[in-house]
Amino acid sequence: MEKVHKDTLIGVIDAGTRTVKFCVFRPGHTKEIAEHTVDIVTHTPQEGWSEQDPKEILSAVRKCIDNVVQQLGLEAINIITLGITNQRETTILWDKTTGEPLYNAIVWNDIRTDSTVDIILAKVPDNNTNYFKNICGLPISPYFSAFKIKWLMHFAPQVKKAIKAETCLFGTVDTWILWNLTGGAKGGKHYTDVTNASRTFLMNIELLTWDPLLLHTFKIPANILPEIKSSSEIYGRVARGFPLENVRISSILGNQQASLVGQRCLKEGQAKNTYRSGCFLLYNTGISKVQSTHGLVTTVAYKFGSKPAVYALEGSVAVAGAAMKWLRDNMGFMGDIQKETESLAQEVFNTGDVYFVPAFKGLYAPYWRKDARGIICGLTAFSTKQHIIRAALEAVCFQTRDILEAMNKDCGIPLTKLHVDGKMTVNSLLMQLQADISGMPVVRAQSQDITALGTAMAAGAAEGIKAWEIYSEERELVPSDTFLPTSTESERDARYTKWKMAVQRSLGWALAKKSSVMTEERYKLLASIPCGLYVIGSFGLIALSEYLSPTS
Ligand SMILES: Nc1ncnc2c1ncn2[C@@H]1O[C@H](COP(=O)(O)OP(=O)(O)O)[C@@H](O)[C@H]1O
Ligand SMILES: O=P(O)(O)OC[C@H](O)CO
Repeated sequence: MEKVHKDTLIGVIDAGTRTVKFCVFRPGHTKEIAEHTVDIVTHTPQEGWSEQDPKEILSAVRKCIDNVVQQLGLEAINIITLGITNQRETTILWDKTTGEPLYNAIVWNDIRTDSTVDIILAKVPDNNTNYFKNICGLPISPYFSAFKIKWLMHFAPQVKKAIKAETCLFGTVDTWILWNLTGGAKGGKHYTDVTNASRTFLMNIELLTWDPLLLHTFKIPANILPEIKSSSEIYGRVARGFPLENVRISSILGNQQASLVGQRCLKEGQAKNTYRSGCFLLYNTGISKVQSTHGLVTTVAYKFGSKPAVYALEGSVAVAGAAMKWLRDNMGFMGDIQKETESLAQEVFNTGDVYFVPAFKGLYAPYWRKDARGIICGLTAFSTKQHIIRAALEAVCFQTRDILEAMNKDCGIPLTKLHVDGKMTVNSLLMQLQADISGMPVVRAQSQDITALGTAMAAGAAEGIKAWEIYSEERELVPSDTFLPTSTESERDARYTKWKMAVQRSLGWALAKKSSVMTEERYKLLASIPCGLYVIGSFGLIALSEYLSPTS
């Protein structure tokens, strides 16, 4: 192990979907010594849309760093390098001369690009969703950045204008932060790393360069794209005007890949599952790219400097912890997710045969069905909110089992245990349900900050700090506890069959024409109609209702 100065510190900016965080690690330790988190607002201007203000993300970064620097006092001077980890696919376009965003960030789980997807699908033989998979590793889906860029190019006039003037830049959240931190309009570095680039639908997964055929298909000009770099190298220094001025920035990793590194899944055949807003299972396939035939995506796991890229198979689940948020915010089932989810779900012995498929924005892996929508089925007069909360937790576990089944088929060698991390894993009931539903031991990382840890490890590696034994492939270094299955195989399979039935019922929903039910707006509109008109017969009401239908 290389000798590290005992005072050396590494900072990590973790820009997730819900929060931005800055934390600081001492090399060799798995727990951060200081951290600060700021929530990010997500705007939903229309159903299915999901936007964030890029400037709010930046100011959150600044606030978090300022706060941690204050916490550390004089010790802050020992932060010698920074890493960036981020929500992936989220798309930002900005003007390079002014630094101003041209539109809000379109978040990864936004589904406004459904029709863009249909346009691309119409161009490929047999509407084959997997047509470009051998180039970029991904299925055609609104999830990936290229569809969002195309939508912006089509619908945002300011984007069109900037592209014409050649002042438009594209970036995922890592690039936006790096460009601004390193000087913005005054010489900011326009880079991304291979892990983030592999989620855009524009990178050739073999060559690790932007792919001309894909750029042509989407009509995206190459001059808006950042340069693709490795995940661990020195990209530049923090510019004047930002806290930690002059500190080097030495790692960039998409947050799911970062937790793969943090969990030390550095050897072929090792896998981890991270439970946050979404849930993402990554399986390290080494330097070979495995093409899934069962609905998984091929992605870059990491690339350290000039070493060869390491690949992963990924099973992405769009809604995991986000379902708890929905139960709290939209259903009012609880006040505090962290304090109440587990205890409420424990109040019942099982879900009472209730199944909840949280396909709010379609289903990702292994289904890739943008026409699916959420469904709660099996309700009886006996069902309570406790049953539904428990079913929401089980949904996370069943979706993980869907991914595990696909992974076993693709890789041939079944996983024997599941390494997990992420904020949701503090929920011990969820961990036990996962063990019971998947039939394998669930090994929970004790530190929730595995994502940031992986990013710190990569930054350290670029600086020659190998204090975490990053190349040792020794997983036992991650402190953990284990949940063992208590179910029988036949119990597991019976319940899983029922889950599959529920999934079937969720499919195709968005294809059906929206029914003209009474919405709040239409109720108000009808209520404002003069009294006499109420006597119009039911036929008249139906016609009026049809006229006011959002799809008409
Ligand atoms: N004890 C808990 N039980 C179940 N879900 C939880 C619990 N604590 C947090 N969550 C969920 O986990 C997710 C945590 O996400 P977080 O890591 O903060 O952000 P993000 O994934 O958006 O970057 C939230 O969606 C929240 O609903
Ligand atoms: O911010 P998270 O943890 O929800 O992660 C989001 C993923 O990176 C989306 O692909």
